[in-house]
Amino acid sequence: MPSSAPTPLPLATLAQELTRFRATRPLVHVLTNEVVQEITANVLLAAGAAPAMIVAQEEVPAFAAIAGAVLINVGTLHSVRLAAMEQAVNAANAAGVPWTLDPVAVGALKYRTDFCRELIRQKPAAIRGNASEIMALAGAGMGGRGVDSTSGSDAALDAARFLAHETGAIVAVTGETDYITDGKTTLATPWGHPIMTQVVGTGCALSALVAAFTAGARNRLDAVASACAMAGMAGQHAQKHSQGPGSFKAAFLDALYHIQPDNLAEISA
Ligand SMILES: Nc1ncnc2c1ncn2[C@@H]1O[C@H](COP(=O)(O)OP(=O)(O)O)[C@@H](O)[C@H]1O
Ligand SMILES: Cc1ncsc1CCOP(=O)(O)O
Ligand SMILES: [Mg+2]
Repeated sequence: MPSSAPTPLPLATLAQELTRFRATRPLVHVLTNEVVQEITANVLLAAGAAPAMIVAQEEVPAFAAIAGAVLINVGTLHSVRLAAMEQAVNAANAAGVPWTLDPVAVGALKYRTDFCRELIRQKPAAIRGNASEIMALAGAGMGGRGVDSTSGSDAALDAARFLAHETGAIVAVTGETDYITDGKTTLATPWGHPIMTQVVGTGCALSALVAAFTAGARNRLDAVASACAMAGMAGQHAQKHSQGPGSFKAAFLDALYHIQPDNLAEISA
């Protein structure tokens, strides 16, 4: 499968995607884990989307069909949640609504690994995970240490390309550099800071942002890369204006709120 070397996401592309995103304020149907509900909703709100955590099987099909995008995050998977997720994916696909998968801790645990392997046959628009998760989902690794990666994103680039090729999804593998690929073309976003790994939910919330950017996207590769760039830039900027994980979280939300198409150079410096 021919694939080219990663190229940086141009700031002009991010500016365009951010303008589109803010103009539409996408409604995001979030099925995620119990740990990150609050940071996920606040990241989406600060960035400019409208989150709704609708989880009952009785409500999921109707809501997935009218949302702009759906997020499936298996961080605290259990049987009732799994059934609701299957219904959300079916309803989203029937209505042409893009859905994104965050394969939290896949590889480490068989139940969620089997479920995610099955789910990726159902045409996800995007998959966002850390390096260990993307390698495990691609069948090229045993998973990380719980929800954390034990590899760098560079090591998962081939697995990300393979997964994109197999599923048709845009695959984002995050870490020091985020790589976003459709299997042929790969974009790189270099922004971020290691402190982001010390605040729970930065990855999960990024996946929700990825889902939000896929809503109404003309170019899904640019859309997913822009979500990664936005989070990375906000994280890098927030670290400079905070003293540790607690104040970082507040500064991160502030930075997501203040990023504009015309201050990208300043925020990303
Ligand atoms: N070493 C790092 N340097 C800079 N940014 C990082 C680093 N590790 C992770 N990030 C950023 O933290 C966010 C969460 O990514 P990651 O830690 O890979 O996901 P997860 O929380 O799912 O394991 C992303 O925005 C990513 O770019
Ligand atoms: C700690 C934890 N345990 C189950 S899900 C979860 C949250 C993981 O969040 P992230 O992948 O964003 O670090
Ligand atoms: Mg994660």
